[in-house]
Amino acid sequence: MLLAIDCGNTNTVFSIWDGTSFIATWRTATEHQRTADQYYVWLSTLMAFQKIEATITDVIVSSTVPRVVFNLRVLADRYFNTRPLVVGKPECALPVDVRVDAGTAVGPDRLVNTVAGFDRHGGDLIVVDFGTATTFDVVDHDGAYVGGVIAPGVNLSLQALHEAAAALPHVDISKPQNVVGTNTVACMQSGIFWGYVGLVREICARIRAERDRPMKIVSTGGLAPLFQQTETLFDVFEEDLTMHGLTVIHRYNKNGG
Ligand SMILES: Nc1ncnc2c1ncn2[C@@H]1O[C@H](COP(=O)(O)OP(=O)(O)OP(=O)(O)O)[C@@H](O)[C@H]1O
Ligand SMILES: CC(C)(CO)[C@@H](O)C(=O)NCCC(=O)O
Ligand SMILES: [K+]
Repeated sequence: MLLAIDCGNTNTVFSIWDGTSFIATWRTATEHQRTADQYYVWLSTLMAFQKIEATITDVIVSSTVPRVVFNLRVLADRYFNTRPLVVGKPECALPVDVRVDAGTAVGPDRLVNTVAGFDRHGGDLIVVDFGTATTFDVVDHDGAYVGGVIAPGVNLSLQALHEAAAALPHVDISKPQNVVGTNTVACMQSGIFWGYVGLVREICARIRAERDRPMKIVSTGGLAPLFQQTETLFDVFEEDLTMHGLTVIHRYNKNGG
C-alpha cells in the first residue's frame, strides 16, 4: 500500500491508499525537528488504534518545507524499506508540463494540485488552495501548469493583524453576519472574510480575462467551504485534491513515467 505525505508549511497530512481508496488520513503540525522515529511512533500508534493492518510498500512525499524531507526519507527507508518518491525531484516524473520562467521552483503542492485537477476535470482550470498561503494554479488545456497567483493565507492574515497591532486580539475566521462590525473581533473577521471573497472573485475574473477562455474553478483546503457557503466562488470543492494528485503521480512513476 501507498503512504502519501502532503507536507505544508502549517500541517502535514498522511494518508494510506489501498489502490482504490484512502483507508486512513491523519494530520500533524509540520515541525522540521521531528525525526523519523518520532513519525513512526505517531503513525504506528494511530494505525494500531484504528486497527489498520496496512503493509506500506511505497511512499510519496510532497513538501513545501525542504528541511522536513530528510527525516521523511529516513522514515521510508528505515521503517518501510523503500525509497520515497519526492515531488519536485528529478527522479519523480510528472504527467504534465510545467511552463514557467527558467529557474522557478514551483511549490510541489501546486504541481500536485495541477495533476489532480487535470486528472479529474481535464484542462483549463484554476485550482484554488486555501493553505498557509492561498494559491491559484492555472492549468492549461493540456494539463500544463502555466503559472498562477500566491496570496497570504486566511489564518496568516488574521495572525499578521494580531502581531502587528497591539490592540488587535487573536481571532479565528468565521463568516460575519454583517459587513459593518460593531466590535473589534467582528471588524477583523469582516475585513478578512469579505476581503477574501473579493480577492478570490477578482483574481479568478482577471485570470479568466487574461486567458480569454472558459476556465473551471476547483477549490481545496480547509477553509474553502466557509467561503463557498456564502457566495458561489468555485465550481467544485474537493477536500482530497492534493492526496489524489499524489496517487496519480505515484501510479505514473510506477508505470515508467
Ligand atoms: N472554520 C475554520 N476556522 C479556522 N480554521 C479552520 C476552519 N475550518 C478549517 N480550518 C483549518 O483549516 C486547516 C486545513 O487547511 P489545509 O490543510 O488546507 O491547510 P493548512 O494545513 O492550514 O496549510 P498548509 O497545507 O499550507 O500547511 C486546518 O488546520 C483546520 O483546522
Ligand atoms: C506558495 C506555497 C507556500 C503554498 O503552499 C508553496 O507552494 C511554495 O512554497 N511555493 C514556492 C513558490 C512557487 O510556487 O512559485
Ligand atoms: K495544503
